[in-house]
Amino acid sequence: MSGDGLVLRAEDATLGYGGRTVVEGLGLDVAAGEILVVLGPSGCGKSTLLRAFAGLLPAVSGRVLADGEPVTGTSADRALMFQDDALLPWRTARRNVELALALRGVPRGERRAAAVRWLDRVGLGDAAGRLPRELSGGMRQRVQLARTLAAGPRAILMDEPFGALDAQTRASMQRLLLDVLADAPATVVFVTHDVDEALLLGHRVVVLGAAGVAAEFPAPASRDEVLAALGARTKEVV
Ligand SMILES: Nc1ncnc2c1ncn2[C@@H]1O[C@H](COP(=O)(O)OP(=O)(O)OP(=O)(O)O)[C@@H](O)[C@H]1O
Repeated sequence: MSGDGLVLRAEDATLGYGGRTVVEGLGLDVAAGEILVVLGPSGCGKSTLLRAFAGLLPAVSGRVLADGEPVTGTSADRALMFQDDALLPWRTARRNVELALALRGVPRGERRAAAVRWLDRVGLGDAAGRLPRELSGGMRQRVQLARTLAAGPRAILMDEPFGALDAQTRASMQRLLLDVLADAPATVVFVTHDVDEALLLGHRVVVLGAAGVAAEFPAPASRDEVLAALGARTKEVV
């Protein structure tokens, strides 16, 4: 991973699709190297916010900034990681990671060793030659994490990345993410529905509502307070 994390900022940003507003007047700052977790009821715009930071969705009004510059499109600096398995099925784990290295401009002769180093880092050095279908769901998510990190992003936008995993695998992925980030700090915006995951990972937890950030809890956040804020938003949506 190169350099420090990006500073992300939404400045009075209104986000939506085709004339329909999802989030209005959002103000949100994410510090370099911060892990910000976003909670909120289904449909409140969490993924929409990630898309805006990724440069996939322009703000209807207001601004979205990365290191003070308006975000106008996607960039290798800002990686998106989803719950869905987005690995190329015909490429081995190693060759999936090599693709990220190629896109980053790593010379061909260095890619193989670098890919294996990343797979080692996520505990999959031995599985480098396997195809995605020969890996468990948790292993595939680890390959995805290796591939995301190998691309050298300065911000990682994570949309419920561990949502489909069983509790034990999920817990080990959470620890792995924290470990890897300790070595190579990037800014992380992490969307989840799981309050315990939010409390474990977040340097700060925000609850998103239609009018932007409805509540904000720096770590260590109180579980009861976060649940109460979330409950209030959910009632609003229902
Ligand atoms: N591509 C799209 N075109 C039109 N509307 C969309 C599109 N993507 C999302 N929406 C709508 O925008 C709103 C916010 O969606 P978003 O996916 O950001 O919510 P979310 O908070 O991430 O939800 P969840 O927790 O269920 O994943 C929803 O009402 C959704 O239907």
